[in-house]
Amino acid sequence: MSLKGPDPAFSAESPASALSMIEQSHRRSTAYGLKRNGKPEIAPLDRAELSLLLEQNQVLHTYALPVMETLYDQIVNTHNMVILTDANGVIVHALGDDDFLAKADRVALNPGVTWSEQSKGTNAIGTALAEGAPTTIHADAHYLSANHFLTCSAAPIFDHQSKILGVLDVSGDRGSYHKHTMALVRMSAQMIENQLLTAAFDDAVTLHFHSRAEFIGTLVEGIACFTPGGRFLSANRSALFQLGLPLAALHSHTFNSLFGWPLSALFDHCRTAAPGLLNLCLHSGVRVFARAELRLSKSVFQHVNEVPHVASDAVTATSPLPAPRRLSSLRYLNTGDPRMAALIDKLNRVIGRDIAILITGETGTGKELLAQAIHNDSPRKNGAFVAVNCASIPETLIESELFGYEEGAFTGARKKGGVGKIVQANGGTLFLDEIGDMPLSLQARLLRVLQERMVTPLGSTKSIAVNVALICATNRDLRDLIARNLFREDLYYRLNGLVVKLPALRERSDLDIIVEKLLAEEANGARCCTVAPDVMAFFRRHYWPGNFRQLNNLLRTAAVMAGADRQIRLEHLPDDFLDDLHAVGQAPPAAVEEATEDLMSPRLDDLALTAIRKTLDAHGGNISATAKALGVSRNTVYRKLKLR
Ligand SMILES: Nc1ncnc2c1ncn2[C@@H]1O[C@H](COP(=O)(O)OP(=O)(O)OP(=O)(O)O)[C@@H](O)[C@H]1O
Repeated sequence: MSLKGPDPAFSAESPASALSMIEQSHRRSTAYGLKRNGKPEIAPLDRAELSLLLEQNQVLHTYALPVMETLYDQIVNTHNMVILTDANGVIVHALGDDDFLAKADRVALNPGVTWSEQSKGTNAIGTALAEGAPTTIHADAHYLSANHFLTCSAAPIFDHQSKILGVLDVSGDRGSYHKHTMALVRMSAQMIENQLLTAAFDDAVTLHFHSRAEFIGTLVEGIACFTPGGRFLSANRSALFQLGLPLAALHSHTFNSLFGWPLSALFDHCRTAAPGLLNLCLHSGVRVFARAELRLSKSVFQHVNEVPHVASDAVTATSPLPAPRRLSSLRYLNTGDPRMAALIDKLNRVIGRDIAILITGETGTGKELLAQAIHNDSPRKNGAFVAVNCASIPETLIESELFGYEEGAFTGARKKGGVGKIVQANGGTLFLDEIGDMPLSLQARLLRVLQERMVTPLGSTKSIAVNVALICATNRDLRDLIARNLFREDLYYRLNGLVVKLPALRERSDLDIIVEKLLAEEANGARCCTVAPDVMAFFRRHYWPGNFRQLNNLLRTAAVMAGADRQIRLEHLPDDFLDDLHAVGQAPPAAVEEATEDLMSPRLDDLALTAIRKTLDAHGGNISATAKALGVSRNTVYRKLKLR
């Protein structure tokens, strides 16, 4: 390999940051007391120490050796050598061209010699270790002038816990610099990491996945390992990238929460005679192909009920019936709509900063799901997420439900008293859904708790200190409620640190992706339905008053109707939906509004809206069924919902 183009960059990163990285490394080298013209310290280990070094790094050495040999084949006769070091920069193994080895001997690029920054100043191995990142050090960027004849590219090798195990390096004569060397070294280090990861767990389910089937089994495939009970263990870089989450965040996930498929179904798939590639859908909506590898010491049936601690805690705190955890990160909700992207960007800026968040949006737009995602992406993610629906709890019970009560606080109170939801959320997030429906009498109490961060249970004189992040949601116009003296202005200002409005489904530009994602979730890992173009065109025109809830129900039914056809066509849609489409097609709700007789007095607006929302929920977002159940026209339902 020959020197091509201008003087090479010092690192794989941008020249500006590379330069400052080199400067920083030089400063560290000076601080270690090294002299630029000093003689490099060459004190190799003795035989016994060397064999101990090999023994300590046996796993790394075993997996690295074949990769080093392949790498060496790529650079043979280029006056270079391939070097493996341990996590302290001590050379464990070296392969090289004879002519260069003689030169390398001068500076002791030999097993047992340490190339840490402390010992050799700025050099690719030591600086890659110090920075925890791939690094190229060329010629006089080396701190010691004795090393100026070298050009070196090194990449750290990480284990499955993101701990550095060692460094892979290619060092050569400075004239042999080639800009592709760094890429080769990085790829080789990644290859070693992938092999170490798949070998790391004796009892695990390993999924190899990529959005392109032909990339499975290659260096760029994603690899994720799970316990036989489905709990996330670790993943390689490509998997982190594809899943869009850092390793730390993935530890609260399961196979099911990441790939939307129960592990038991994966086991069933693997039991078939010739299991083909799986087609799974990540929560980001991206479809991936996957191959599973089971390395299990016990029968899988002994594990399938294992539930990860974090997930189970969060679930019990949220509701007595464990709900499936899905779409648990803000990233997963970002499926291409610019309004959603902007909203998520805003939220990311305030997360973890003790700013109350108020989510508004029509029914079924995903307010609760968004609140859960905010919690999961926050530093409080290991705390509880406690959701309280202020509209569904009878007014008489909200107080005890929220604040808790002492034994015998009121007739019928449980013997031992009850812990209120606010205290349950301590250290985590309190989600107050339908906050607009909170009785006025309790609003003052809630405000006091939020200001003083203390809760006094009913019937008690003792206050309990609480630390909760607050997220509220409403599909009502709180300003209008304030104007009508139904909501306290001071509470409103305490709740609206950041107000975000979820767009209605009809306003979203990513409907196609959403439909595809929901169908994939519905198929639960099996081949999923597609939607015929004319149906999709109808979907784009539909008003979707029940938003996600309605779309979900419709797709579920239509997918069943489509059966083996695997394509949802018009004849698979329920009649009342087609009627609605027809009605909307002829006269959009805005126009119909004017022409329709108003069956409800404006003073009853709120009651009417609550009734409509509840009925709509009960009918899975189906407008016709809701209108029929309430004895009003479909257009009235549309109009009432749209007014909010
Ligand atoms: N982005 C999304 N992707 C997939 N499903 C979604 C999404 N947003 C919401 N859903 C689903 O739609 C349903 C309603 O969501 P959610 O309860 O969060 O809405 P909401 O706005 O809080 O509704 P309401 O105002 O009626 O309480 C849930 O089943 C949820 O899982």
